[in-house]
Amino acid sequence: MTTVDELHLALQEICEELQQRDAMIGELEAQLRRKEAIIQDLKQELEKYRVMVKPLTQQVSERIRLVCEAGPSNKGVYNGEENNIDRLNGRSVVDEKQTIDSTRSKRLAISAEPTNADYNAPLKKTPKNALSKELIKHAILDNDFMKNLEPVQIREITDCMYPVEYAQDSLIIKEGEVGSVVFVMEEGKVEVTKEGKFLCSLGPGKVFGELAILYNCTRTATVKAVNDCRLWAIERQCFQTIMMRTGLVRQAEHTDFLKSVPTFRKLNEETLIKIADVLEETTYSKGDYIIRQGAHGDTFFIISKGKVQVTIKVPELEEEKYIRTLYRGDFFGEKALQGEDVRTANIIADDSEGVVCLIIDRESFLQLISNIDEIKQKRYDEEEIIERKKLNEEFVHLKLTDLKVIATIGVGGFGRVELVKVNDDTARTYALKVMKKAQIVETRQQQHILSEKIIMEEANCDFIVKLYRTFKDSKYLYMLMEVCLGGELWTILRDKGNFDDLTTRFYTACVVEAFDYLHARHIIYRDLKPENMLLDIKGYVKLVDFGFAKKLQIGHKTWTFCGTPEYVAPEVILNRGHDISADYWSLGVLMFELLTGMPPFNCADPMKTYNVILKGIDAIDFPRTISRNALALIKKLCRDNPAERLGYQKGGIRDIQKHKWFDGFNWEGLRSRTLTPPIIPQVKDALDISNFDNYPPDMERSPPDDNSGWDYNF
Ligand SMILES: Nc1ncnc2c1ncn2[C@@H]1O[C@H](COP(=O)(O)OP(=O)(O)OP(=O)(O)O)[C@@H](O)[C@H]1O
Ligand SMILES: Nc1nc2c(ncn2[C@@H]2O[C@@H]3COP(=O)(O)O[C@H]3[C@H]2O)c(=O)[nH]1
Ligand SMILES: Nc1nc2c(ncn2[C@@H]2O[C@@H]3COP(=O)(O)O[C@H]3[C@H]2O)c(=O)[nH]1
Repeated sequence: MTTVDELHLALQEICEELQQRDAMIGELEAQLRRKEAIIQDLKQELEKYRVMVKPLTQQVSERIRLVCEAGPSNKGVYNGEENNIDRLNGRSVVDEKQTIDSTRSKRLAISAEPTNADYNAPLKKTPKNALSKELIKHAILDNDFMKNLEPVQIREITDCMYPVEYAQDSLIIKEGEVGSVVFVMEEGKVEVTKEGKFLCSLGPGKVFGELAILYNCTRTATVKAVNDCRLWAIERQCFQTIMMRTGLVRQAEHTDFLKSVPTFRKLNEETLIKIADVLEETTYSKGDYIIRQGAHGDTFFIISKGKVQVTIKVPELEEEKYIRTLYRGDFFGEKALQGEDVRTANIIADDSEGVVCLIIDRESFLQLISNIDEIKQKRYDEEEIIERKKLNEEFVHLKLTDLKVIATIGVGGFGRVELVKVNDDTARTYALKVMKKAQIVETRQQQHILSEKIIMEEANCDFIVKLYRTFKDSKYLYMLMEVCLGGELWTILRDKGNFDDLTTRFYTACVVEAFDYLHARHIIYRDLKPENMLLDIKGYVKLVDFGFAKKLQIGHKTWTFCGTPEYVAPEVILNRGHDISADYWSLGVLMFELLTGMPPFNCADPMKTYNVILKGIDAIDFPRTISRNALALIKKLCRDNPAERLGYQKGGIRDIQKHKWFDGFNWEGLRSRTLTPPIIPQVKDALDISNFDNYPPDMERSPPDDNSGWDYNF
């Protein structure tokens, strides 16, 4: 071999070595990257853990409290297996409590240990047949320490259990060791001993090994296979992930929900989390009595899904009286916790899809909730409601044929409004609104009409027209109402051109009172205009036409586009969802129209009107006749942003009543109806229709029948 060949060979070797080193460097770099990624993951995990550690501590201590508070049943923990608590740790019952108490404080301490449980990590599930699933579920429900787990947690644990086998005589659990697995026995038999002494034997369908996992202590006993055993097992990490994940998700859901409820929204985050943490969820079927009047009560409820009816038993009336309906976000049950411990009303689940309530016990209620002003000061006007029902009772036996039409006093979208008397009684008259069913269906207003009935029938406010009774036949729906013989405010405005400041103030105040009543009950009116404001014989204004009124769920908005173009708020036009703040906008528009004779946003074409509304109130020229204070109030009511409108802020509708424009206004006099109205209508007697326009007789053909049944509840 020549020197050149030798050199070639050497070079080749060096090249190969270099290549190998390159490969090694590549591999080391890859390893480094992997390790960096692991470090990154661990850091993230640590961060997540830092965030989670507090709720976890709370959750675990809560669960332990649950077990501890299980009271007498604690004693029987292992009674099923010819065993008792005395033998659990070879101690007395009192000692056992101490054991659990000491594990509780221990539990709090261990929550500071790093845990690998990542509640976002996918859980490893092991497919199993339905029989095994049932066996595991029943084993958990049979175990006093685990039966309080939530159904979803039991389901997840069942899914994640994997099969293991132990041969006869093998040791499954050794007393004193650190435990990491919970078992459910599928087949075979085990023997449990403590310090060499026999405690019990367990067969199929039994859980064991749960104590060390639940209370994070070392194994409290030894478990040995008596014969070949087939078991289902779950690792502590997986078990804890399930407990934590469902607990955290539930907690986050409850916190979010509470934040959406105005009553609770104002609380600080810490209190909200504490409340969310102690809420227990319960589902009721339609018709269930959640609370019975007269029973003793220890719990407070918040509705998270569905609706309930409140009824009250009145001594002199046979049946229970319906008082009101409560919806998602509403609460009940506080009275028994504040006063005499006795329930003051019935609460009945009223939703075919079930009612879900979040329940808080007395202790937590007193600690966390009883100080919330809205709950502390909650007063019910049940007597007033019963009075209102009694008013309607006068008309229960009335037949449609008893009503005699005197004249037409109004024409609305669905038909006419007639002045009627009952048989020959001319001393009292009523307004009968007659609506064509076919036309309601054609314009898809069924829901609106049903809601109009419910709201007007219940409303008990001097500034809202009362509905006494409804009738229906195959062609029409009828509403028998209190009549306002002073006529429409619209007619007076038309005749007078416009009103002065003081007159406008009186009528606006009547509307403020009506809105105060409605909004306190989460009802939005949505059709304010002088046409819907009627004068009674004294000259006080009452709202009529509740076709667009709607009871809102607390904290919720509604999206139906409705109202009269000149009066609709920008968010309605923009379909952004609206709530009671839309009524405050229309109040500003009403003030402007009463003071000037014309609404501020007013074009021949509704499309153009909407465009002007979207440009805002600041683009409108205010005539000089409008006083400075009136202008200021209108501008505060007609803010583009609903949240900025006066009436919708912390002070509520009181902010409007306290506005400078109302300075010196006698609100008390208005409420007690002692204040002299600016215009007193001329009304001779109950038959006098001179304040209404003349309406020619209805020449239209009789409408078609509609027996489809949508009006069942009317
Ligand atoms: N209780 C009442 N007392 C006196 N007049 C009434 C009464 N109810 C209604 N009217 C008269 O009938 C008119 C039409 O009534 P209402 O607005 O309730 O009907 P509507 O069909 O819902 O009308 P719209 O098409 O405006 O929605 C009123 O503007 C008023 O003039
Ligand atoms: N300490 C105790 N454990 C029992 C008894 N009967 C069954 N066991 C089970 O034996 C298991 C031993 O491990 P763990 O302490 O994790 O959980 C224990 C229980 O699941 C009993 O009477 N006392
Ligand atoms: N007494 C009364 N309770 C009502 C009314 N509306 C809702 N409720 C609730 O019904 C609940 C019944 O049980 P509680 O007496 O504990 O508390 C009561 C209130 O929370 C009402 O008009 N009157």
